Amino acid sequence: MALTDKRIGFIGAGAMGSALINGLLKAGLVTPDQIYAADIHRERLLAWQEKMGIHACADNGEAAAAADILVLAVKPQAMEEVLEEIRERVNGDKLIISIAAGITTTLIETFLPGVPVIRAMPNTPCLVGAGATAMCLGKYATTAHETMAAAIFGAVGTAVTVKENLMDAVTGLSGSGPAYVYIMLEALADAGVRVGIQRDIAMTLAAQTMLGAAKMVLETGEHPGRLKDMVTTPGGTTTAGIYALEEGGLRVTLMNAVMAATRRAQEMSAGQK
Ligand SMILES: NC(=O)C1=CN([C@@H]2O[C@H](COP(=O)(O)OP(=O)(O)OC[C@H]3O[C@@H](n4cnc5c(N)ncnc54)[C@H](O)[C@@H]3O)[C@@H](O)[C@H]2O)C=CC1
Ligand SMILES: O=C(O)[C@@H]1CCC=N1
Repeated sequence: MALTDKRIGFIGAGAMGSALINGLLKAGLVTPDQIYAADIHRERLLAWQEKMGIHACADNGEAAAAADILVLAVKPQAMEEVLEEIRERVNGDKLIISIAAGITTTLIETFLPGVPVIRAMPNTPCLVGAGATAMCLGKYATTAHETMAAAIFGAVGTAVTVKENLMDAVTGLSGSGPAYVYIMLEALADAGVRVGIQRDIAMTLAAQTMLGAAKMVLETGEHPGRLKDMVTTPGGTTTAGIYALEEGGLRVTLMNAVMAATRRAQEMSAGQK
C-alpha cells in the first residue's frame, strides 16, 4: 500500500523508533520529508535530522499535530505522560500506533477517546528489513487502519495480526526474541573459538548458520524436527552435539525465557512498573 501522501510521526527515536525510521527509509516506503520525529534527547534527534533529512520536531505535540500516522515508541513508563501531552493534538482522523510493551489499546483510548489505535510489537531486525511484528486493533481501528499498519511493518519484515490477549505472549517470543538469539550466537562463536577457529570467521559461520536454518524453515515449510533429522547422520557428529544440548536443557531453558518475558509483559499490562 502506498503511503506517499501520509506523514508519519514518531514520539521516541531510541533503539526501536530509530530502527523503524531507518528500516522504512531503506525500504523506500516513505521519503525523509514524510517523517516527523520528537524525542527528549534533542541532540541525537538534531543529528538524525542533519544525517537523514527527517523533520526534528520541537516537542511531542508538534509531532502529533503534524502526523497522519503517529508511532508511539517511548518506554512504557513514559507513555501516560506522553498521552497526556498529545491528547489535545490528536483526533479521530489520525492513526495511533503504539509499540510499547504492556500498554493496552484500552489505556490509550482512555486518554484519546474515539481515536483509532493499533498496538504493535515489532523487533529490532526491522532495521535490516527482517523484523517480525504482531499487531492488534483497538476499538476504533478499521481494516483500512490495519492495512496502513501492515504496510509499515510489512515494509520492514513480516507482519501478522493477532487478538490483543496474545500481545504479551508475542512480546515474550518475537519482541524480546532477538536478544535470546544474540546470546546463542555469541555462545556459538565463543565455542568456535574454543575449538580453534578465528573469532571473525567463527561469528560469520555461526550467524550464517542461524540465518540459513531459519530460512529453511520459512521457505520450505518443513517441520524443524524433520530438517534437524536431515542434518543428523547416524553415529555422526550432529547426534553427539544434540545429546549435549539436551543434557544442558536448551529446549526448556528457551521455553522458560519466553514464559518469563511473557509474565513480565503481563505484569506491565497490569500496571506494575
Ligand atoms: N528495543 C526493542 O527491541 C523493542 C522495544 N519495544 C518498545 O519500544 C519502546 C521503546 O523502546 P526502546 O526503543 O528500546 O527504548 P529507548 O530507551 O532506546 O528509546 C526510547 C526513546 O524515547 C525517548 N523518550 C523518553 N521519554 C520521552 C518523552 N517523554 N517524550 C519523547 N521522547 C521520550 C528517549 O530519549 C529515547 O530516545 C518501548 O515501549 C518498548 O517496550 C517494542 C519492541 C521491541
Ligand atoms: O525489553 C523490553 O521490554 C522491550 C519489549 C520487547 C523488546 N524489548
